[in-house]
Amino acid sequence: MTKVVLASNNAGKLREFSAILSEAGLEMVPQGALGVPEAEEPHPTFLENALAKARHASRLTGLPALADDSGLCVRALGGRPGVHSARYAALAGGEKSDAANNRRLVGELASVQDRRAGYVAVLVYVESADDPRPIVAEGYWEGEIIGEPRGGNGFGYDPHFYIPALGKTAAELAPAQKNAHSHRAMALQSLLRALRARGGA
Ligand SMILES: O=c1nc[nH]c2c1ncn2[C@H]1C[C@H](O)[C@@H](COP(=O)(O)OP(=O)(O)OP(=O)(O)O)O1
Ligand SMILES: [Mg+2]
Repeated sequence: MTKVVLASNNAGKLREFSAILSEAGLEMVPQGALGVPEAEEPHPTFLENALAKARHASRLTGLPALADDSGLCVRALGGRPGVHSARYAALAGGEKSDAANNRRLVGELASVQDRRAGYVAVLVYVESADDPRPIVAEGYWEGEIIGEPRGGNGFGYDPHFYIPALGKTAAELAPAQKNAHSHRAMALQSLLRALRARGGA
């Protein structure tokens, strides 16, 4: 079994990844278990932030690394919070928490008609910190932002992310259902296909 370090400190992401990766025969170790501290994420693109996180974890552990940079992009907000999703409330002087981020989001959309939004996940896999061929995969999930939270599963913006085709928010989906539809799961399936199709160095 190939051992891969998961370059994330987000418990919700780690749960979603481990369910899929164990089926794929990959042993995943969260970076926190190996003493890797959070990486800087200063870049304007999901791709650059994911690459920075993957390289950081691989450099410090000597293992292949998988990173996820993701966020919520809201049409009426011109794509915000986007790459700043995790720090959305903190950037306005609030605390760095899911609850505060959701309060800011819902407040900004209070009198907005267009509720369309999408989750984006960009995953990067590197064999080593200086891997010349990082594998990149993207996933997207369309939904709408609702003002009243619904459901207790998932994490982050999930209680406000409503999927019309399913008639539920992401937080109302069972973990396996979220993994059958989500941006993260779609990106991971595509990354695993690329990994399987990859030739040697
Ligand atoms: O499926 C999701 N369900 C709900 N919310 C989500 C999801 N996917 C991303 N999000 C939100 C959470 C966080 O506000 C931001 C990710 O920020 P992002 O920097 O990629 O992750 P993070 O800082 O939580 O953990 P880490 O960087 O250690 O992987 O987007
Ligand atoms: Mg982060």
